[in-house]
Amino acid sequence: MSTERPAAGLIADPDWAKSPDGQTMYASVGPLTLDNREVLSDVTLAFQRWGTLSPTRDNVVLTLHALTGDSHVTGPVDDDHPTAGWWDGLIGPGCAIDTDEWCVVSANVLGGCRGSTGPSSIAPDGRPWGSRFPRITIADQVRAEVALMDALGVTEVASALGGSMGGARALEWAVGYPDRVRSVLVLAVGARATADQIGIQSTQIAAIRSDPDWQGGDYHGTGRAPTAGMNIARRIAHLSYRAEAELDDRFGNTPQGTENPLRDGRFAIESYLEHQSAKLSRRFDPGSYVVLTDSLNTHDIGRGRGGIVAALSGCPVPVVVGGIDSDRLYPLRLQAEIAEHLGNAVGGLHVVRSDKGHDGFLTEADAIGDLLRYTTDIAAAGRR
Ligand SMILES: CC(=O)SCCNC(=O)CCNC(=O)[C@H](O)C(C)(C)COP(=O)(O)OP(=O)(O)OC[C@H]1O[C@@H](n2cnc3c(N)ncnc32)[C@H](O)[C@@H]1OP(=O)(O)O
Ligand SMILES: N[C@@H](CCO)C(=O)O
Repeated sequence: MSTERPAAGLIADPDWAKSPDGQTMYASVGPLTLDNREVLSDVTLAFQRWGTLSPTRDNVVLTLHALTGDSHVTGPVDDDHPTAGWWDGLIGPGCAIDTDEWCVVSANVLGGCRGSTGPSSIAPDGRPWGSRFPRITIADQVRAEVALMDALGVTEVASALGGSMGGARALEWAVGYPDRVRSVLVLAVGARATADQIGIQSTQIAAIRSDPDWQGGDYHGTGRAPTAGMNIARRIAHLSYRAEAELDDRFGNTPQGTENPLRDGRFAIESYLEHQSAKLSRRFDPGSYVVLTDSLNTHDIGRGRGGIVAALSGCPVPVVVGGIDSDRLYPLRLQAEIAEHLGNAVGGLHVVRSDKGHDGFLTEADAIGDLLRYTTDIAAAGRR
């Protein structure tokens, strides 16, 4: 597979599995017909691989990142990747996903900004997609991932694993492509977006769009980007990713350092949120933030399938369903609903104890590692 962005039409390089572990590669997987019937003609996905592909290609484990993640699921910060792997330490020889057994593939999501086609990438006419980038759904993102597997010659994925937006995609893999995956881990997500999620997420989108530098979404290449709007969006989002009690224990109403909130000073929590949002704006495109957040708003596994219960109950794939007990954005009742109605929810609902809220799917390494191992063990037992 090319390590350069491919020309349109390049779909497969038989040597993709022989690249050095963790090298970023690119595959052209378009055209894609989207849920809204638009055709995205030239779609590239960036991806990375760790571990050895088996001769029958039956050991591919697909890891699916959340909203602002990318293909770098494990490994340190490097030239291509501004964050350490989001499940760093959980993937490698002898790790929860043991790369002595499994070939891990991780792609940057459709609509993202780290190598895959999204609002900041160049459209076929040579200009950035910007506002012309279509509305996409979780199902569209998975359509692109299935096309990537086609391009790589992988007819059946051993396991698809993800949390949050990655969990929504994992669920779509199970329900939409039961013949293409042997086991699935769905973490910290729901069967559809809730009113609370749509409310909080559409408010974040509004913050970005109200920034004068948004320029209708066509700010790429102008030297001005809606960073202030995205900072506000991330501050709102980050609060929803953490638990109320945890934040109060950590920060309470304490001033930041020697600052005085009664004058011009900040509270410690304000400083913390500013830090988190500043870090994001150094590495993430606001247009992708809008497109991907919008895809979460339209997430509904039952759409076009006779509703959620029909969609879940008709799914034969063994699915491990996990949730975080302090998650206020995706509360446990949402994973309980998935586990209750799925045709084959292995072991019912798996509750991860954490004081960190939604972000527990990233921070609770031991518990998440157990679920990863459990899910890939199911795939190993189900080898055809
Ligand atoms: C799949 C994906 O989701 S990939 C993307 C994952 N990464 C991100 O989303 C980046 C945003 N960060 C996060 O979401 C979370 O920080 C996590 C999940 C990655 C890690 O959570 P935790 O380990 O609990 O970190 P925590 O929330 O305590 O943040 C620590 C940071 O806050 C900073 N901080 C803590 N208190 C303050 C304060 N009063 N003022 C300013 N900064 C502060 C720390 O210095 C530290 O900074 P650093 O990350 O630059 O080293
Ligand atoms: N920190 C995660 C939370 C969203 O699930 C992210 O930014 O992707």
